[in-house]
Amino acid sequence: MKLVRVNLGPRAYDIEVASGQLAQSASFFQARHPGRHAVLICDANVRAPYGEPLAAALSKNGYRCNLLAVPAGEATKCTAQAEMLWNSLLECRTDRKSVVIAVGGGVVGDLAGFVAATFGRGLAFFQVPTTLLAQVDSSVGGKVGINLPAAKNMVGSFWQPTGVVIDLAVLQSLPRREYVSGLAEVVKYGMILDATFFEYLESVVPQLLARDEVVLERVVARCCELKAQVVEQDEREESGLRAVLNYGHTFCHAIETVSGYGRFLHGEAVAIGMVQASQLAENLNRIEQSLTMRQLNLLQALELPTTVAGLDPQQLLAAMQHDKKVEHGKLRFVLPTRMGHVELVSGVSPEVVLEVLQS
Ligand SMILES: NC(=O)c1ccc[n+]([C@@H]2O[C@H](COP(=O)([O-])OP(=O)(O)OC[C@H]3O[C@@H](n4cnc5c(N)ncnc54)[C@H](O)[C@@H]3O)[C@@H](O)[C@H]2O)c1
Ligand SMILES: O=C(O)C(=O)C[C@@H](O)[C@H](O)[C@H](O)COP(=O)(O)O
Ligand SMILES: [Zn+2]
Repeated sequence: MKLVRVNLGPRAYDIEVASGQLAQSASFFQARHPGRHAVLICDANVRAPYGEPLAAALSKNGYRCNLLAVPAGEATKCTAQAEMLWNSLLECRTDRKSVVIAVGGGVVGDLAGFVAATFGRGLAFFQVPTTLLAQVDSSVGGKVGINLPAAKNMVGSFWQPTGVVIDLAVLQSLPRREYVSGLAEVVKYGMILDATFFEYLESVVPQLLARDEVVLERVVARCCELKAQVVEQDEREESGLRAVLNYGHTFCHAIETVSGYGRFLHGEAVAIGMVQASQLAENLNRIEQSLTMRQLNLLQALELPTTVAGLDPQQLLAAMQHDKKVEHGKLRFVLPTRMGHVELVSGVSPEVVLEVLQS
């Protein structure tokens, strides 16, 4: 078992990384939140295997529990589902001492976290991430929100969880495509913050693909540590430091939006987006081609897509204008300088971006 602390003063919290502990985790919640009413929010796939057992364990430990399920998939991160959940919380007699527990992937975590942040002007919430992507990224750091049809994650908040319970055993039931998608955000951490970690990932590709739990414990805990270090220094993405976590995401979000939410999984679009951002850095003479090749090789070894065809470059460029890093109408990109280091760069001309999108 590994414990990662996110040191955020009054909003500090623990991330527990272990295996098989989920059904016995009532004490984790009890120790951190005094309430006796829990609303568990999951999606239709996660409900029976993980939502119901956790609700049963909490009920046994004296909680009044409600279990709400939303449809699975990216399209669920929308205003209609948020409204449905607000109304359901009302029906469940949720008050300010109740706690929301998000059980599922990043879609459930972002949506349930947003609903928790807004209902009654803010309820405590826990994250119980059940996808690799959610375990290494979305459950940590407090970005919660929903999509608008033309802009990914455009409505949301910074709302930190009260704690995060990561059970690695649940990853065994994840469909292969969803599992592999999470590996893209893992590779991202190496690229942006930790060259040694990137090298380690290159050395454990077969173990990663085989979901080896010893390797996974190390990898998931390291990603959480790295994210915690960034979030501790720039919780609300004000200084620019937190933007490093957005490497590849200007391209990624444009791809997800223009192709229609759900056609590409988030991690797949992150993989393509990182390669495109790296190509952009190359075209601006900021890096050597070998750095792009190294990312490409690892992403491909991990069975991730690295190119996209059939999307209109002009439409992608237009979608990028909704990126939250845009300042005074101008795009800013997170670009690599060397392995383990990226920078937020302003003043990139749309023509150079188009070149990458057309190549
Ligand atoms: N808030 C953040 O900081 C942050 C970071 C990264 C990504 N995100 C967001 O996360 C979302 C993507 O999350 P995701 O990749 O987890 O996708 P997801 O939530 O859609 O889950 C993927 C699929 O796996 C199923 N599933 C989940 N756990 C399972 C399990 N253990 N066994 C079997 N099936 C399981 C789900 O039902 C779903 O069909 C995107 O919306 C992205 O924008 C947010
Ligand atoms: O936590 C962050 O900060 C990130 O940027 C992590 C990203 O992986 C994640 O996809 C995030 O939701 C993107 O945020 P956005 O502000 O660009 O919508
Ligand atoms: Zn992401």
